[in-house]
Amino acid sequence: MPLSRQHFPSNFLWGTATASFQIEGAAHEDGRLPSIWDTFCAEPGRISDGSNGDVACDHYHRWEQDLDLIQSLGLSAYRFSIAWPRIIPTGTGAINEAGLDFYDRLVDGLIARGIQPHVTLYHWDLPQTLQDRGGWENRDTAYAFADYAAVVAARLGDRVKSYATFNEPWCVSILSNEIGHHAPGKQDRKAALAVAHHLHLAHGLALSRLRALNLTSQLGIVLNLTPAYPATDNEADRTAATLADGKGNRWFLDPILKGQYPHDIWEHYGAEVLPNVLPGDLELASQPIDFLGVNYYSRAFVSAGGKTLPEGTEYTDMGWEVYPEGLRDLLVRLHRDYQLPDLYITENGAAYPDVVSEDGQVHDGERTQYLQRHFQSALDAVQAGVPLKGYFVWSLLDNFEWAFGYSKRFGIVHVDYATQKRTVKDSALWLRDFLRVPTPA
Ligand SMILES: CO[C@H](O)c1c[n+]2c([nH]1)[C@H](O)[C@@H](O)[C@H](O)[C@H]2CO
Repeated sequence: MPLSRQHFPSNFLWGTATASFQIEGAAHEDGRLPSIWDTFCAEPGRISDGSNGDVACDHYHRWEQDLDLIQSLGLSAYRFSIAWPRIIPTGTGAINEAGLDFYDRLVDGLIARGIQPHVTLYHWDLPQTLQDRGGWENRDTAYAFADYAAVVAARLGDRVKSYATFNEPWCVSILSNEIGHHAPGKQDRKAALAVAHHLHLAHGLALSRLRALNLTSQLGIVLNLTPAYPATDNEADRTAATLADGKGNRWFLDPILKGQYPHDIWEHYGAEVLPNVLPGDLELASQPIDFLGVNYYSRAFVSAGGKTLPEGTEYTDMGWEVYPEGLRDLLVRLHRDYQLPDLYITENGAAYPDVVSEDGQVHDGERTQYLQRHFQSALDAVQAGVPLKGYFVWSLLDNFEWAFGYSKRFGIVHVDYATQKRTVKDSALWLRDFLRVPTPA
């Protein structure tokens, strides 16, 4: 019998995901002020196609049509992020009721369609005014985040099934402040590690504020995790893989789930760049969470000697290896090494150079294959005893792919940015059929 949702637990949650800056547009509407990504897009050379989020998928005006699309596919959950620059536009202080009203309507619209709202409180669009005061390098921003989180949760309440504090602290800290490919585009390891620590602190501060609201919503965080595989069994490759795993995964998993930074990586970094950890910070950061979101896309193939993957390896349009087995391996490892809450795959998906064919359809067979193989890997993990409770496809719509602008398409629904026409891709039609439970004869 081909893989079907019936192979999964009957209460396994199937959803799709987006993020505010990537789809909303309306960048200057209803009180929203600039985020660091508006600033970053305006810096020449930062975005490969020179684009920005001013219009994006115009979801701010087309949200009802987009929720109808989710419903038409039979998905029962939708993960989306709240734009801090709409809620408290200057980062601290005055609340913008029009911003809250937008998400209030969105949440009610989802519930009216039988779709569970799952909120990410921060998916990278920091108010620029806070960046002007040091951004996440400034410990005060952690406290501003907790205030913002409390404002959102007080308004949306437990209509929202889960609140994730952050999407991918590794991207917010390392990718954005050490590597420099994302906003604010710094290349400073000491700054990046200070950012990471303040995100861990902010997560803990926000958790405390949300717990105090006594919501029934699940509270957690979303981490991008990339399992590292040594290219060979030699000592140099195994050491390099352990380092990659430590810097990319354990530096974020351990503070949240163990209340400590991994010792080997702490020593590797050295005193010059280590963050200033104050008493109580890690106790706050490691408060119990109800769920951990895992964003998985591919593995890291680690070679100290520059060995590359073999001929015939499959890649997506991002140049990421298609490696579904890595999802199962990652989840089984998490289950082995950590005391886990409920797990959700909060992002998994692929970019391919999709086009609308003459028949008006988008025949994205590679994406369907990608999803099928990763669903199977997720099922393998469930059958291995991993507490995996759901899976969100990245992404509902083609959208603004950060430094790649609109040149990479991750959606299961195609967007023609010139007309804003949505076209359901073959992969979405496959997903709809996968989700259909045959009615008993
Ligand atoms: C290594 O991939 C990361 O885990 C990752 C991939 N992705 C992400 N994180 C972000 O959460 C999304 O906003 C991106 O659109 C999406 C696709 O690039």
